[in-house]
Amino acid sequence: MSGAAGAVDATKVYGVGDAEVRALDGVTVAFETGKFTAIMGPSGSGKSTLLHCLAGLDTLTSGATYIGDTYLASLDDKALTELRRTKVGFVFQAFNLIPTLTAEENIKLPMMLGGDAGDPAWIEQVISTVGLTSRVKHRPSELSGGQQQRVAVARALASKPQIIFADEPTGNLDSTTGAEILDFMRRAVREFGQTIVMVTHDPVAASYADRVIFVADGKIDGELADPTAEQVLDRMKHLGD
Ligand SMILES: Nc1ncnc2c1ncn2[C@@H]1O[C@H](COP(=O)(O)OP(=O)(O)OP(=O)(O)O)[C@@H](O)[C@H]1O
Repeated sequence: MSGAAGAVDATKVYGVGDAEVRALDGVTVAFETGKFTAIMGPSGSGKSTLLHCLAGLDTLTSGATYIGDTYLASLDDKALTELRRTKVGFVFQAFNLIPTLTAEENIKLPMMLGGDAGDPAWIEQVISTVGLTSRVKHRPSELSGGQQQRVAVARALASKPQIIFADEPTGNLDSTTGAEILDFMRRAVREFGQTIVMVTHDPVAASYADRVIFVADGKIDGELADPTAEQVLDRMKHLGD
């Protein structure tokens, strides 16, 4: 184990016989604390499966995933739920906000569910950094897509999780709004020391990361440090070569 989270020889097989798909085929990877890592690869290469197994939302066929110094397979359902609630933040493509709650209530909800009020000064700082101070009393339907995703990012950051997993967080946003969200995620890493792992299809989104890991056919197929969008695009063209 090293870093904030990772996988060791992770294999995930869906289906049996002719229908068998090896979504992950021996993936070993570690995610450094305080870094922003992007995972890229062609459609069907196993990115979402990897993210879900790392986050404890899905289980492996063999191998292991860990968060901090805890192997996820060592936990029962209750302990896994507790670990997800306290150590992990999530940002998905669909913003997954509760429509009847205000932005502020959505941001605080994961902590309140655990009977934890959180750190009010920190939550205020997060809300102000994402530029939501004037919108916190609004419900999701009264917010733009970009504002809703800012609420989702603020919700992920509010409990200061050990790691945030993001699955195509800008997939539903126009490029300007997407850039604002990515810029904020990068600031959360640089200024607050947050650790973020993000799956994306978009080389421009990946260029915000400190490191890009490439996945092809369920295997790790190289990586780039401090990538530009051009380098990522070029690398994507030659995946699996
Ligand atoms: N629940 C499932 N049952 C059967 N096969 C699955 C299941 N989930 C994923 N797969 C298969 O596993 C492989 C990897 O899927 P995964 O969603 O991880 O890829 P991805 O790289 O995230 O793709 P995309 O970029 O299109 O979202 C694919 O071949 C997919 O069809």
